[in-house]
Amino acid sequence: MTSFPVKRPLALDLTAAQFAALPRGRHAIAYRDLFSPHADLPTATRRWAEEQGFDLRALTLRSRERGARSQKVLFALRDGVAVESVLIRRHDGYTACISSQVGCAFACRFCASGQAGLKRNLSAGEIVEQVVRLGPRVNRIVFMGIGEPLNNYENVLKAIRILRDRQGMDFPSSGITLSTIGIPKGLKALREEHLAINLTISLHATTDESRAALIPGSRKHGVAEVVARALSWAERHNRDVTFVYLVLPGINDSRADLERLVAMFSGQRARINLMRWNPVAGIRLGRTEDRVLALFRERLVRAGIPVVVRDTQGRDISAACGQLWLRDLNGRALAA
Ligand SMILES: C[S@@+](CC[C@H](N)C(=O)[O-])C[C@H]1O[C@@H](n2cnc3c(N)ncnc32)[C@H](O)[C@@H]1O
Ligand code: SF4
Repeated sequence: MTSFPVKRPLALDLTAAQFAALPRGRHAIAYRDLFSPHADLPTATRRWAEEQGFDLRALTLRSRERGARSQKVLFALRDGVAVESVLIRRHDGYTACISSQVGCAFACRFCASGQAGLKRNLSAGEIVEQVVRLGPRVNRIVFMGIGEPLNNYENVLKAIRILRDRQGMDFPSSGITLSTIGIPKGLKALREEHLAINLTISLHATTDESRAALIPGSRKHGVAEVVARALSWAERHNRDVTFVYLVLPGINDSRADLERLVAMFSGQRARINLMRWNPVAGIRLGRTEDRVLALFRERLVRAGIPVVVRDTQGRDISAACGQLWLRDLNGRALAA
């Protein structure tokens, strides 16, 4: 039987205010010391953690797979499951693609991450730690790993606040992108936050019927409501919102779908990312034809809607969008 370490509170779950409220003790350290690169955590920080009864880290690196421009990292959690995160090299820095939950409740037909359902939420500290562990060169963060960030609203928002705190990592909000299927209640709350992050909505359908078939967990959320809530966020924050549309042959790639997209987004604060499906073991979906992508792109351009055809990095090591699995400690993918 595997035994797991007794869990103590995680220091990375502390906001700067919570940290400041702790008794000073003999080993006083600065808030930013909590975020030191993992390999050389200073002795003073380790002594502080002992004295205060905190764990400095909750993730154990189980494996690292290197591809042409990305690395996929498997992190074991303290309760026997493991989540994947991805580090992607760009020409001007590195992007950390991080997970927000242990599994996902939404069971999207095209995605690996929801195949085993939702086990639990990640804590704010576990989210922050993925960024810390992916290294100091990270200058962009995308919530595009495992899980639905708005289904773990409190912890995700707390993690963003910790990452941004000037006294800690001081990560710029403009470098943070939250990707969501668009839970209306979460979008309503996000609209009221004073946070200049980027928002991406995984739309993938233009009718309630086809969206419910693709994203069974979002059956209750109508397309019109999701789009309206996202555009209201854009209006309030005076920035564009990106809608991602995975073009799936025979499912959402008809002329009528295209015209509905045009009607929905003409003249709005919206951009569209057209995407190809990244293959996932055990899921049978057709290959998106370049011809169809080009047709969608041209029509949207003609309608004056900003559009790009996006390919996600990391396919060579199965680390692209939707290819991350919840795993056991030996790296075996978990499915329902
Ligand atoms: C894995 S999700 C995580 C964030 C959030 N749950 C969401 O759905 O936006 C990140 C992005 O990957 C997309 N995605 C999922 N499976 C995919 C696949 N097999 N190929 C391409 N994109 C995929 C999602 O639609 C979403 O835009
Ligand atoms: S695409 Fe996003 S919401 Fe859907 S199963 Fe994957 S992680 Fe969950």
